[in-house]
Amino acid sequence: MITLHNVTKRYGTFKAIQSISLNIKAGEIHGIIGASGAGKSTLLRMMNLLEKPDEGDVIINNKKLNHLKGKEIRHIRQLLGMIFQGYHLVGNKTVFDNVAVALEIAKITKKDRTERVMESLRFVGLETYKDQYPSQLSGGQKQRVAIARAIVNNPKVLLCDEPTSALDSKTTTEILEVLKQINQQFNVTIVIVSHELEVIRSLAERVTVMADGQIYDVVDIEPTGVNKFEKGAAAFVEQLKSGGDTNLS
Ligand SMILES: Nc1ncnc2c1ncn2[C@@H]1O[C@H](COP(=O)(O)OP(=O)(O)OP(=O)(O)O)[C@@H](O)[C@H]1O
Repeated sequence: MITLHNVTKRYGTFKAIQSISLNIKAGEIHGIIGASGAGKSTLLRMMNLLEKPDEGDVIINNKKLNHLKGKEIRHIRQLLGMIFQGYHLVGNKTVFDNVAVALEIAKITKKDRTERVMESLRFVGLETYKDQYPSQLSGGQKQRVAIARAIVNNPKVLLCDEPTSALDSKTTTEILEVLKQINQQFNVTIVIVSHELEVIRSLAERVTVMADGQIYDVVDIEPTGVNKFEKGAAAFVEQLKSGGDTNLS
């Protein structure tokens, strides 16, 4: 579904991403974890070309994104929804209008727009909030609006950048459940970046562990029992959090 091939990203002379190759499979929930500054957000943002790689290829649905031009990139981007830690809602638009934005840009008729927006809002449980403004909502409700906006275009992939980092643990659990339902009901591939081990552990099936712009490991999370993630990567992440030596060569 998404393949990164020898991707490198520099800011000036600093290499934020160093020749990473990664394959995200269609339908999976893939976690990306690592310490602050490891390059998680940069890697995610390269998957929809919000950041362009300096070297290497980003391939989505067998198409090399970095060789496409503006209109083609916009077309491919319709396959990708994205949500952020800070929600990125428009303050002077209602919940309904925030969700409708992508459909307006895609010139969907008003009748279809209304149906699809309401369907998305129903899915996230905010149908009755359609005329409210973002400032009237809780953090969890704002993230639900952002999710409704991200899925209203029926994307194939949902990219999530620290979607629960600003939320308390109960709201985090609820939002993760919404993401799980999106994956299961609509077969949407989910890539989720988080520095929170618990979030990744409870949602992801496979995890990329990053450090210093490189991949330390890619591991499967098995539903039961002790697995490689428990033994290896989780210990590594704990080590990162406590500022220990990670031995990444
Ligand atoms: N626009 C930019 N200009 C310069 N340096 C940047 C820019 N964006 C990111 N970086 C640097 O690249 C590195 C990776 O940043 P990135 O945000 O991808 O890390 P992260 O793992 O997502 O960290 P965090 O968990 O703190 O968000 C960091 O050292 C960061 O300072």
